[in-house]
Formats: sequence, structure tokens, C-alpha cells
Amino acid sequence: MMIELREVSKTFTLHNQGSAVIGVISNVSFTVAPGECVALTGASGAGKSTLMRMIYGNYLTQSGEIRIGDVDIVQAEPREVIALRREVLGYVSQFLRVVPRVPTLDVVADPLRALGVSGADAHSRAEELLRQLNIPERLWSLSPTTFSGGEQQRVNIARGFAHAYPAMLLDEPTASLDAANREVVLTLIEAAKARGAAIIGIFHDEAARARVCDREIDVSCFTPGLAA
Ligand SMILES: Nc1ncnc2c1ncn2[C@@H]1O[C@H](COP(=O)(O)OP(=O)(O)OP(=O)(O)O)[C@@H](O)[C@H]1O
Repeated sequence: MMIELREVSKTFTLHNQGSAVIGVISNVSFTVAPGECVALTGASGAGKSTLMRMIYGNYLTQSGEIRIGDVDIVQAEPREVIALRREVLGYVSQFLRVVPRVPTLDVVADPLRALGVSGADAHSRAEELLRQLNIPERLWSLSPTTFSGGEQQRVNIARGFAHAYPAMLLDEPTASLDAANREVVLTLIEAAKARGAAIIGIFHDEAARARVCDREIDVSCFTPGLAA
């Protein structure tokens, strides 16, 4: 799978401040090839998270094309975006959005169930990931609502990697993990690359970035007013 951005721009209109328009991203173009991991870099406020949300289709993009395979997320209908997110484009955010009362094992297996994988197969993949990420078995039947920050992050990573998405967005996947779990996550990213996933990530962890990313794109080059 290929991710391709062509002349992508975004402005925010501040409706509560006299409809002031602020440019955040101007004229970004790049491609991410199958098996490649690209890091978005740039100072705080440069627009890394904004660009990720545009690629995921959470934020409106004013102009340009964002192609994930053959779907342009800028023009896609909502049902196409939903199908793309289910099958093609994974997103590991920094925080787990917990649905109350759903056991951890189901939280992790859900993306596979949504794709029609049997309950048994989905659970065995979920178990494999929870074990790899060192979530104790006694927690699997509980909702992650009461888990520690690091445990929730690992459940979130397990969920994000349950399905072999051909394209992935990773927002600080190793933040606040201990060395052993950080290593597990880096190994999961390397495995996703090896099976041909195109990956875009934000990594404040420089060593992690150096290890898994093939290229860096400094988003501040595309920030109006910040460009050198
Ligand atoms: N919903 C929004 N409405 C208005 N402005 C926004 C909105 N979201 C982000 N911005 C602005 O866009 C700019 C880029 O923010 P963004 O969060 O993308 O930066 P970042 O590079 O991810 O920063 P950090 O490394 O601190 O997370 C900032 O100036 C921010 O104030």
C-alpha cells in the first residue's frame, strides 16, 4: 500500500475570534512506499498532529489529495472513510478510548471481529499480543478503564496491531513505555514494515525514530510563517 499526499493545505477558521483564518499546513507533498516508515518532525506547534488527523480524515483538508491506496480521503464519502479505517488504515493514538465494561480481550479482538474474523481466531490473536505486551492474564477479562496509563497504552497498541493494516499512523507509540515494552512495540513496527505496510509516525523518542524510520519529514517546512 502507498500513502501519497499531493499539494495538501489546511487552515483553521476560528469562529469564536471574528472568524480569523490561520494557515497551519501549506502545500505538502510526499509519498510513503510499501514497507517504508516516515517520521513527521518539527517543533511543537508545527502541525504534526494536525497532518496526522488530516490523513486519518478527522480534520477537513481544504485543498490537495491524500491517497491511501486508491482512495482520496479528502474527497471520500463518510462510508468510504469508515471502510478504509476498518480494512486499510490503522491509527494508534497516544491514548486508549475506553468503552466502559468491555473486557480487555474484546477491546483488542474487536477490530478483527469487525472484519469478519471468527471469535476464536480474533481472541487467539488478541491473547498473543497481550502476552507479548506483558499485560497479565488476570487483567484480560476486565475493562481497561481502571488500568494504569502504561497498561492502557499497551492495550491500545495491541488493539492497533491486531489487524495487519496495509497503512498505519502512529502517534508516539513508545511514549511512557518501559524499555522491555518499548522494544516489543519497535519489533511490531518492524514486522509491519516487513509485510509491506506504509507507516507515518510521530516519535519524540529519537532512538526509536532512528531505528524504525527510513526518512524524516520536517513539517515546519510547510508551516506558513515558520519556513526558513
Ligand atoms: N482545532 C484547532 N483549531 C485551531 N487551531 C488548531 C487546532 N488544532 C491545532 N491548531 C493549531 O495548529 C498548529 C499545529 O498544531 P499541532 O497540534 O498539529 O502541532 P504539533 O506539531 O503536533 O505539536 P506538538 O508536538 O506540540 O504536539 C498549532 O498552532 C495549533 O494551535
